[in-house]
Amino acid sequence: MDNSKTKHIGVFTSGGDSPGMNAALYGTVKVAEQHGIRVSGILKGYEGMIDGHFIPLESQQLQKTVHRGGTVLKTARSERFMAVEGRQLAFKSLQNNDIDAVVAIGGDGTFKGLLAFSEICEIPFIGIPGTIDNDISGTDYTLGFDSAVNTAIENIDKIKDTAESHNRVFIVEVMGRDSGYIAIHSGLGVGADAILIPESGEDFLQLLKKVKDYKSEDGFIVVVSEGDELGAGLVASKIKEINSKVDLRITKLGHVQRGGSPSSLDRMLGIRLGSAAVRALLLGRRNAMVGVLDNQLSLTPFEQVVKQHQVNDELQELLKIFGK
Ligand SMILES: Nc1ncnc2c1ncn2[C@@H]1O[C@H](COP(=O)(O)OP(=O)(O)OP(=O)(O)O)[C@@H](O)[C@H]1O
Ligand SMILES: O=P(O)(O)OC[C@H]1O[C@](O)(CO)[C@@H](O)[C@@H]1O
Repeated sequence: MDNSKTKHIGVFTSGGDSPGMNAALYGTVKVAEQHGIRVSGILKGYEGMIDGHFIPLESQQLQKTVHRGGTVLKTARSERFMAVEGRQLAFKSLQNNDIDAVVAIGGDGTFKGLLAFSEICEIPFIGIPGTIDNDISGTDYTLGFDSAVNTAIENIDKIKDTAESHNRVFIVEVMGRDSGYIAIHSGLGVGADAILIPESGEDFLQLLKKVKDYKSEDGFIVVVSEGDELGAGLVASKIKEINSKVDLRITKLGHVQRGGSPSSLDRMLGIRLGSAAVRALLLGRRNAMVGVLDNQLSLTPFEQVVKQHQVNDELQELLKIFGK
């Protein structure tokens, strides 16, 4: 049922890019077209909205991008949008382009931006969770998380080969600004000897115990989340303090985790969430994020889409067992 007067949707990607964003754009435009709704892409997130950089989108072009990482609309972190003056300019641009609904693909910062924007702009917004960090409530998975974990695992597997050949300790830092989801998924997936995440303090004590008895007769892999308060450098010097004989190297995987082809899960998630965003607008819904909870589509108001710092209890329990 179409309860809205939606004729022209503006869609953009914002914050860090994540694999699956192009699939979400494809899902959005395909379903909009099915309902006779025009879609414009807003380039470079809030920056392009402020500057009025809009381009027409067609599903035929986007169909060719589903397998590609990154975002064809480009993305940005926008200082200007943090100020009300920037948001006023963005509102003018939307009006000048006759946009009557907006679909935003980004992380929790992007949704905080929309909440602030909704104070001066009455256009309905629907969000799609797109960040490799998986740190948003209201969805089991964010777009790009699964691909990023697969990339991390692929790379750590390779590090394991060289670590085992030299009997070295490797500290591998993975992404996750404030959250340990990538670390725990990739660390468990590679059979790491220790996993350090921002949500736990015990993990470091367990590591120190283990490394004290380490006899340099095998490889030893420590996966550290970049959000962990200690950081790879400090962890390395503590290990050296406890066991001076270890031959130790640090590898920071960095932005390689954000790139590459989206996994099948992220392609499917993008298409489902893009489609769901348009349907939510057609039902007259606004200022909420579409997500998938227990494999069912869900809609959560932006106010409740707070940053989910905490890795859930089940995973924390696994961390304790497998960190021993
Ligand atoms: N409180 C806020 N008020 C207005 N705009 C905001 C606010 N918080 C964030 N934004 C806008 O949203 C943009 C994206 O946020 P941010 O850089 O935190 O990335 P994100 O969406 O959380 O994605 P990622 O998880 O990939 O980093 C910011 O650059 C800024 O323009
Ligand atoms: O690409 P930038 O702006 O350096 O941001 C890096 C941050 O973005 C993320 O990749 C999330 O998109 C975090 O894991 C990381 O801390």
